[in-house]
Amino acid sequence: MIDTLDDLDVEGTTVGVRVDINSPIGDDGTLADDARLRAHVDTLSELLKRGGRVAVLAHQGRPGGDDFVSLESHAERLSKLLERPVDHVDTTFSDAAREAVRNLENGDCLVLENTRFYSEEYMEFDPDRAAETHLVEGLAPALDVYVNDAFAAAHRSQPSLVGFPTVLPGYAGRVMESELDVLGTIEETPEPRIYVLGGAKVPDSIDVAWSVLEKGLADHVLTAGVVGNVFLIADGVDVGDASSDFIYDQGYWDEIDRAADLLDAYGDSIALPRDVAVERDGERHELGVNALPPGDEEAAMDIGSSTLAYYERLLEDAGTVILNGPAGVFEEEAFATGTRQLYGAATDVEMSIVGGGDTASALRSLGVDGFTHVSTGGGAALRMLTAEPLPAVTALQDGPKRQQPADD
Ligand SMILES: Nc1ncnc2c1ncn2[C@@H]1O[C@H](COP(=O)(O)OP(=O)(O)OP(=O)(O)O)[C@@H](O)[C@H]1O
Ligand SMILES: O=C(O)[C@H](O)COP(=O)(O)O
Repeated sequence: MIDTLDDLDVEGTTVGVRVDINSPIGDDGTLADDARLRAHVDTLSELLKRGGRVAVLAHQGRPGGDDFVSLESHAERLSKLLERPVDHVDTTFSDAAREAVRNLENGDCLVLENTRFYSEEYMEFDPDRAAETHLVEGLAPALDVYVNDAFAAAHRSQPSLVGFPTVLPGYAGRVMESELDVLGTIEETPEPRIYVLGGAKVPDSIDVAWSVLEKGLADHVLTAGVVGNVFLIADGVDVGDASSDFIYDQGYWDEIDRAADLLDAYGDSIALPRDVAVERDGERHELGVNALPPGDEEAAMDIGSSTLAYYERLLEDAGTVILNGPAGVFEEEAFATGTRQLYGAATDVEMSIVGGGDTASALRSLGVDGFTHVSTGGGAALRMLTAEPLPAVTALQDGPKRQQPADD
């Protein structure tokens, strides 16, 4: 059991709230999209309205990346979304950070600096060791409790995610709670259960396919996108040089053998595209798999209409559909058809779950909505959809095992 905000006496309590506001960053080094901030507004507003003193903890980007920046612009944006001042503190666990946290009054909110500015936050530790990091030992003395709302980062075993709940009473925020409610009970969702695996993260999709077929979670796995192309090659179809070179350039050549092993083991449960769409004379042109390969320059950019009809028939009988990754290059209108129609058909299934933050924003831009649940997480959602535990959730469930570090 995990405690939620319903179990927390918030008034006058100093709460460290771990959120996932890892967002696209513009050329000027500031926040370019606030969707992930909006997702946490309910949790933060509730804590503030109930008289909490809130210190927000979050990461942004990865060391070395262009998006590895300060959380200053995130704090500015949060201030607008929460309709109250939100200070940014340019450090995370120093004396100055502790002092800023201790100066909070009821209903005040501040954002501490990007946790990954400290190298230990970019390492994975077991919770006990994570509790001994500078971040946790430095900041925990200034906090009364810890709230984890960062579902999208819950597959990481990093100090801000597993260390704090080892030394402080931990609670799930509203985002975490609703994600766990839906994704944590995947084994109880209505059957037959269909997984639709598209997009370009082929190794992740093959991991998911193995896992859900081995565990008997999936009745069918429908393949699309680059994943579908890899399965076609594994099945002996020549998808042409352009698509094969793309797969090779991504370093996914070994995945073809894994896909072939999967087809050997569970071929009856795996559906492959029956036709694909390529660009010919500047337009969408569909080719049945028997008519492949296409021309040298013609890549398979979407599933075709026979595949769509076939997949839609399978979805008609489904109790639950779980989707991850687009069916084609949805960024180009001519190749958005597969994604729009397949995901559209999925909304008619009794329970429809979309895993993956990028997929979710693609669907918004295509105007497809009406799913039972759209997850805020990519990797975290995928892991839950295979019924695997998430370290940050396990740490919340286990509760504090060590004494709260005291001030020096
Ligand atoms: N047939 C295809 N050929 C080339 N690219 C494709 C094809 N189908 C889909 N894609 C590309 O896949 C990309 C998205 O794949 P990805 O696996 O990253 O999904 P995602 O929704 O971003 O996942 P997540 O939300 O888990 O990060 C898109 O940019 C899309 O253009
Ligand atoms: O964007 C995400 O998927 C999460 O914030 C986790 O980020 P990471 O993959 O850099 O750990």
